Amino acid sequence: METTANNAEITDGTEGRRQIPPSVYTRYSDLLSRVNNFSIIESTLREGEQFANAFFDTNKKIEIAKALDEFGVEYIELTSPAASEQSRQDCEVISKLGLKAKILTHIRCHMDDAKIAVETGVDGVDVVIGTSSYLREFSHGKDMAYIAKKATEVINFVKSKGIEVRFSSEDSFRSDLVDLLSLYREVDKLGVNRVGIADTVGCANPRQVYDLVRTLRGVVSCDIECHFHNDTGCAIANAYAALEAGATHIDTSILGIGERNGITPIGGLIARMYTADKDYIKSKYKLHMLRDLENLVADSVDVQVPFNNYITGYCAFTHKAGIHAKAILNNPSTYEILKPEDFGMTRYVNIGHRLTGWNAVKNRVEQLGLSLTDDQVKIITAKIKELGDIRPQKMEDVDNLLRDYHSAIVSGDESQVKNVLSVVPVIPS
Ligand SMILES: CC(=O)SCCNC(=O)CCNC(=O)[C@H](O)C(C)(C)COP(=O)(O)OP(=O)(O)OC[C@H]1O[C@@H](n2cnc3c(N)ncnc32)[C@H](O)[C@@H]1OP(=O)(O)O
Ligand SMILES: O=C(O)CCC(=O)C(=O)O
Ligand SMILES: [Zn+2]
Repeated sequence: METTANNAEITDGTEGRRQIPPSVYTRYSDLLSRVNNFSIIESTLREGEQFANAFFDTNKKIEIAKALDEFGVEYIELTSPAASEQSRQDCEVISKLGLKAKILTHIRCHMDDAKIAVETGVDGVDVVIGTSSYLREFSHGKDMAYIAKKATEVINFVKSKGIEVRFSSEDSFRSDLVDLLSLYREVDKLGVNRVGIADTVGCANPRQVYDLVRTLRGVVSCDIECHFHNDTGCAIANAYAALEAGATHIDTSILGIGERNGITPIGGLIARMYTADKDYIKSKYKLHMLRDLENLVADSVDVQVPFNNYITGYCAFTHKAGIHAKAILNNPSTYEILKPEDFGMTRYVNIGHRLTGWNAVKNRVEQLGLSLTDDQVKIITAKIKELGDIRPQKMEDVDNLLRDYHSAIVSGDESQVKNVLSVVPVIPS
């Protein structure tokens, strides 16, 4: 059974649908929730550049920006033009590409940075400054009064250029709540497009995120962007909790690359949001492009796509255990919440091992165009298990065994059947 958040129905994975009582879906139908109405601020070319291995030359940045644009992200965030001369020129070049996605650059809360940023032709500027006592004491050394004053100056300046401006507090979850809300209220009054919450050290959990975003939603009228680091594995869940609480924009990067172990990965966020509202996600993003996007970035930063990556990991749609395989073959929704075909991926049922079952083997027998009775399939399944007790079997070897067994049965020669079944497992030395 599968629950869809937007229409509050339960589907059985086939055509049949029935209504469920309102009490079950009250949380999802919360009017402030933006689970099915949000934008991605894709930061592979900003946060992602902070990943240990990352170096994107101009051509690579252009290639990544175009691919992200085609995929359908709403915003692309670029490294600060204050970082280096090439970074500044890259902001200019990418702003001139004429992409559908809006181009943002990310700067410190400082007039020098703001002046350079607005000259690059970007559609908007993301301004950030640390508000936790750690960062106020050990990073920039400024107090809240200074931050509010400088933020006002920078925001008014960016706004005067007629482009978008977002103001974000770095390390929001270790900042004083009253300080934070007062600051956000002030910048909201100045007319920022968005305020941002950042879990810079990855310390927040979904419940804390929900509470902070929901509180902030009651304080500001502008959009709310959220940025989650993944140090403790909560980056996707936190993004989801933020959207449930009314956040409107989520920062992502391809494969989650970023400072330390990175931020919310775009693929993982897509998997989560597809599960909440498949039609919405399919209408917004070209999901078949996800694998190519990830491979492009993996190659550029010299890493492998993880084996268990969301959606595109090599085993993301591989089914192994007999109980799973039987049900999957009857109806994929039994053990799959994501449809591989929606992402250009393929389902695979692995039978060459001791956890297999006769239903999965029967399916393979049929795929090979062989004809065996259920009892015969059970006998050959026992043989596969015997071989699988020694080591996993390659699909090719299992297929050969099935063909040999089938030929022996068809020949009607009992000794041939015995021969096939007495194949001795080779014990690895
Ligand atoms: C959490 C995040 O990921 S935020 C984004 C991080 N991104 C970057 O750092 C972009 C790449 N950075 C750079 O190229 C450089 O750090 C620069 C160009 C921004 C600054 O370089 P430098 O002037 O050499 O300073 P340095 O990096 O040593 O220190 C940072 C300076 O910014 C100040 N600062 C730090 N954060 C902020 C902020 N949010 N707003 C304003 N000032 C800040 C610090 O106090 C320090 O100032 P100081 O020169 O008076 O000591
Ligand atoms: O600008 C932001 O909101 C986030 C900055 C950042 O990368 C972080 O705080 O981790
Ligand atoms: Zn970050």
